Amino acid sequence: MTLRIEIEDLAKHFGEIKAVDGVTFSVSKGEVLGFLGPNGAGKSTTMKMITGFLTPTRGTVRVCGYDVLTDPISVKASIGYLPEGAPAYADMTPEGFLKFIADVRGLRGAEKKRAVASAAEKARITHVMFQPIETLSKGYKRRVGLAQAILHNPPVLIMDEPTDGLDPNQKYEVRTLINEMAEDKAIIISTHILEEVHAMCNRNVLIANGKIEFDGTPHELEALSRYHNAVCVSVGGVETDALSRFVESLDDVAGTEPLNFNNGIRIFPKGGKQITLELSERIRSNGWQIESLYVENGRLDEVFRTLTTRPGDAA
Ligand SMILES: Nc1ncnc2c1ncn2[C@@H]1O[C@H](COP(=O)(O)OP(=O)(O)OP(=O)(O)O)[C@@H](O)[C@H]1O
Repeated sequence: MTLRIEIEDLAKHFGEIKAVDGVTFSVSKGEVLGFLGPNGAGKSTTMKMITGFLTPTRGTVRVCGYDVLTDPISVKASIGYLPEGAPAYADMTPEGFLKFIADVRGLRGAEKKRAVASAAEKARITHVMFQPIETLSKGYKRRVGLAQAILHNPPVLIMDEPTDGLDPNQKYEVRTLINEMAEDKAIIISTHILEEVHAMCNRNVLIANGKIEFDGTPHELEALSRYHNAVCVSVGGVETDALSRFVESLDDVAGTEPLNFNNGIRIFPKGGKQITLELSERIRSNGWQIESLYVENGRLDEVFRTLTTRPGDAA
């Protein structure tokens, strides 16, 4: 594993506000890290410190081995950054804007031409290259921002809410693009759209009140849900009360609740265990006919709420 981003005990205080309060994690090549957290959790502030736009109160950031404080130019050369809202010069065309960014990145001649063409192609903006940015739709403006971020083919990509405000088709396209680039880059994406956790990320860090509350795979995050491995069953001709009484007598069952959309029940296993096979055999051995049965993976919205609200917070 090639470590590309190393963050240690990173903190940023604005007066009394501890926006980021001792955050430690690293990201390797091939990882797409979904940086999750509610509004005001400290995601943007962390990203701004990684990219060198904000100076930390405490802690260190290294990108591709370069320290952001002592070697900021090398850090900026290694990073493609899509800030929140994807600001760009509104009266420029994408072509003019990307050429300008290429100049700033020190690209010249054929290399510059190739870089602009390749970024435009990847971000799928080749057909709007000569239209002023201010006349483009929100989705296309974001794509121009993306093209800007990947122009110099950086080993590290940092994107602040890349799909924010896009329609479902545009979201799909941006996610596809990020997936295509994932293999040879280290990518951090901040989002509060939980479906993106599965669509794009192979790792999640969840932050609340400036501190890390979770660091693991999307599957591990889902497994924290009380619905993880819960089994929903309906049985023909059997009252839900009788079904509940029967399954609750089984060793691995922690409890049940009625489903409100069909004549069935949800069965919670003890300790999140896999009980589907045993359960279906026991129900059938009772002479009952299973009409429908499915297993839940877990609910990210519930896990998110549990990890990011403190006891006593308003719902
Ligand atoms: N320049 C600043 N001056 C004072 N406080 C700030 C400043 N920037 C951020 N904060 C505060 O720091 C905290 C973290 O903000 P940050 O923007 O990093 O959160 P976030 O997780 O990115 O939120 P969102 O999802 O809403 O973008 C918030 O309480 C915010 O008000």
